[in-house]
Amino acid sequence: MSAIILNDLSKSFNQKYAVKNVNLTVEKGELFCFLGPNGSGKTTTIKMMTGLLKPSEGTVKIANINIEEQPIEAKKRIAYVPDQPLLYPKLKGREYLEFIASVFEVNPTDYEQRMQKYTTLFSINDRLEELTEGYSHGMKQKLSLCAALIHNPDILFLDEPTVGLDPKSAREMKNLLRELCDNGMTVFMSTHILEIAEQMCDRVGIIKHGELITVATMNELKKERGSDSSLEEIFLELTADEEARTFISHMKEEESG
Ligand SMILES: Nc1ncnc2c1ncn2[C@@H]1O[C@H](COP(=O)(O)OP(=O)(O)OP(=O)(O)O)[C@@H](O)[C@H]1O
Repeated sequence: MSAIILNDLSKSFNQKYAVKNVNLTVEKGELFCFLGPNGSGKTTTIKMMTGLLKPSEGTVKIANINIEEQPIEAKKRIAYVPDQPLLYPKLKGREYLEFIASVFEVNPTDYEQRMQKYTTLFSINDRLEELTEGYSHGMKQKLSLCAALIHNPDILFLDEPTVGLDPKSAREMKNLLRELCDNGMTVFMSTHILEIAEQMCDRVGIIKHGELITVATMNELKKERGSDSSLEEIFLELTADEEARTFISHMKEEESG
């Protein structure tokens, strides 16, 4: 069964499209990377997929459930880690995790086991008795990720997940996401870091001016664009405007002599 189905999904603000006619299917267990320049519509798309923003047109289905028609049913299956972690400053880390677990009615045994596993993995287990207002950005990000995983969602949405993480934590997170997908979770993440997309994603989708211009595996992209191309070159070529594209091809000619 497909984990996510987007059908002609559009959102406009002040009569201007931020996202336009996006059609996309993501399969269960896939690690899907969403790439695009600043302002191309990534966050707007993720907000519609997670039920935080109402589409102007089109539909979002999560595990075959229309998120507008059955929001509670759909939201039980997902978790969302925004780019700016939103925590309750006056709660301790542990209290925040307990609160999220209670909202999702996680049983105490599962809660304890997951809380231990994820907070230890991200080395925040010894800071859980502190108020989250005293956490650094990276620690907030990690707690937000632990909270997202506490109810073992079918689908995990992440907006720029590695921003603010130190290299060791970023690597722990990459390994964890791969492991979760191998165990059947679906991960949909946006990133600016092309290396991450290149190293770990099953497929990438590239969005430009609100339109999904390419969806492919890394191998398919390389086959189409020449096997020597890095994702960075492919991304720049696909998303650049005419002037920049001419510049890039000029640079390439010079490089190849
Ligand atoms: N609430 C809003 N009101 C008006 N315009 C908006 C609103 N939210 C987003 N937009 C516009 O929609 C477009 C897409 O924005 P979005 O935040 O989805 O881009 P993004 O790809 O996530 O960008 P970035 O990589 O910079 O985070 C932008 O032009 C943005 O200004």
